[in-house]
Amino acid sequence: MIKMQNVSKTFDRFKAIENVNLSIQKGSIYGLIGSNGAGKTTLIKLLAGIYLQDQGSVTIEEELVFENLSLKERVFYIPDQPYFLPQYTTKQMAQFYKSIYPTWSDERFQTLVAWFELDMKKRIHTFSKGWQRQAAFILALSAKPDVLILDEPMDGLDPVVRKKVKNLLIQDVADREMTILISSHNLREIEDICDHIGIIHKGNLLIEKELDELKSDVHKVQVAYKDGVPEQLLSKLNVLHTEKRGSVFLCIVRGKEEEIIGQIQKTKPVLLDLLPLTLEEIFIYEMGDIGYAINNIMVE
Ligand SMILES: Nc1ncnc2c1ncn2[C@@H]1O[C@H](COP(=O)(O)OP(=O)(O)OP(=O)(O)O)[C@@H](O)[C@H]1O
Repeated sequence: MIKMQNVSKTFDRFKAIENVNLSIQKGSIYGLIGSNGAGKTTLIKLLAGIYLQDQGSVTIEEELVFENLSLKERVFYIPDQPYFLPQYTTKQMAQFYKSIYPTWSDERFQTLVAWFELDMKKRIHTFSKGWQRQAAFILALSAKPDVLILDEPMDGLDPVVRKKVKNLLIQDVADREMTILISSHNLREIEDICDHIGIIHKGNLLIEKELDELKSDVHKVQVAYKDGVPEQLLSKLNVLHTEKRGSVFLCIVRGKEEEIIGQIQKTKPVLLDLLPLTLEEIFIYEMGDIGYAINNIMVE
């Protein structure tokens, strides 16, 4: 378990992180979402042991992270701009990481290089941005860390590579309970991979939620009636939002799916459809009061 307790970090009197409490279960994929400047990179650097907090504690499996070398051998961090030693090829970087990570696997490295069709003998700085990121993923996954920390990992990757990377990450979580923290300014980009989401805004963690819990609790229903919407429809349901689209009435409702359907069927609609909700919609409707912050995060 990764834990931040009451953590604050200040730069020249500017509070970049303020009293953050966060917990990430082993084997989970945690999405840290926030707009530009929200504090994601600062929080990640605190978790990776690069920054020391001014207040509070940052632990992985109850060990303090900062200046903990043996713990760092189990944590791999890919920054928003992956770093490689100057003039190094992927093969040379592999040797470098092999000397740092006791869990490094040559076999995995060879498999991943072949899978991504990467030229491991070419100097990494000559690669395109997307290829550099792919090289960073190959190296990170070959190190087989217990904890993988990714800052804006999908930036610059095409959709096919994104899918490949997501599949690999999920596979490592399933096979050996790796824990992943992914930061992004775009909820949509990572919603299909995370099981927990934390939203950060102006240095504060506004909310931390399990996705299944969120998804099973809010539903989007589309209904239509012959003679207008009956009043009892709304009174019996916990409605978060309604919208009229021609003769069709759209509601976002909180509650159990079967109970909602049961209630609506009693009103004898001529049309009743349950539509999928995106994570973005769930956040907007569930957290009306902090919607202003969420809206910032919904970058097209
Ligand atoms: N080394 C630093 N010195 C001074 N201020 C900093 C430093 N690092 C971050 N900050 C400030 O802390 C705030 C949070 O920055 P951070 O990089 O953590 O945000 P972010 O959520 O990662 O943003 P982005 O999505 O734009 O990368 C910003 O206002 C930033 O200017």
